[in-house]
Amino acid sequence: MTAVRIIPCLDIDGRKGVVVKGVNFQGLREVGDPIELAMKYDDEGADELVILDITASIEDRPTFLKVVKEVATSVSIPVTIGGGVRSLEDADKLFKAGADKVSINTAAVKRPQLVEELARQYGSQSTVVAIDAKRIGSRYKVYIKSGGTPTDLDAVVWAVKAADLGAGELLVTSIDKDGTRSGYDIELLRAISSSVTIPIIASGGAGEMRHFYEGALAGAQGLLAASLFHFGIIKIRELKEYLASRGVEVRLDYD
Ligand SMILES: O=C(O)c1ccccc1NC[C@H](O)[C@H](O)[C@H](O)COP(=O)(O)O
Repeated sequence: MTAVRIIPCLDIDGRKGVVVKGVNFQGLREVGDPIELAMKYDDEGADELVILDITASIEDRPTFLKVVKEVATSVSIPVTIGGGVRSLEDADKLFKAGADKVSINTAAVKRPQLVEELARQYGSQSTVVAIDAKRIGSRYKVYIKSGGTPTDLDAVVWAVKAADLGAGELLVTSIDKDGTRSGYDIELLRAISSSVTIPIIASGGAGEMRHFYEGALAGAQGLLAASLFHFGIIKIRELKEYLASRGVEVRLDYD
């Protein structure tokens, strides 16, 4: 079994080039400098980083690209970049800035062909489809535009389609759980991990070590968190030792 990956997420306000954090995608407040946090997490044993420009707008692009370049040259671990990627040209700028993988969300829902184009141009291993979902009754609905716009898409149906189109992995975020530290949405993760064969990254809600264990048991190969790490609630090495003690394979060979 491949080792699960512990993935801190830096949500960036593209206008100011700072890391922000909210709850349920609302009430964003500044929590730190992207380079400092990225280097700290790399030193502490993070396996990858996700950097999302959650205010993505055309005029903020240069600031965000500068952050990407600085982070990518400051850490030794893979970096997935997302937020406002609308075209192959946008993706190309991020790869040139140092992204190892590019994540697409709204643009993929609007034009699913973009997933296939990205996978063909850069390889599935560099193509991540981010899915932001809200629970509606017993189902999960896909939201786009930074969680602000509901779609008619069922999250599991969309996950299967994205995988069929060539996505190399899925970044599955529960909007309901984001920032709450009450745990991942395990039912959402199980529904998607049992429907696709590509790796999924659990996102939204991690609040204590047990939640990461539950996410791994639910079939997530990537375990992402933002609040938990930004607010210093747990250290990555302690988390990895906890998971290893419960039989979850993690990368511990770093110092
Ligand atoms: O993904 C977005 O578009 C977006 C927009 C506005 C605010 C937050 C957003 N995403 C939430 C991030 O993916 C967030 O890092 C994850 O949900 C993990 O958050 P935690 O629950 O704090 O670990």
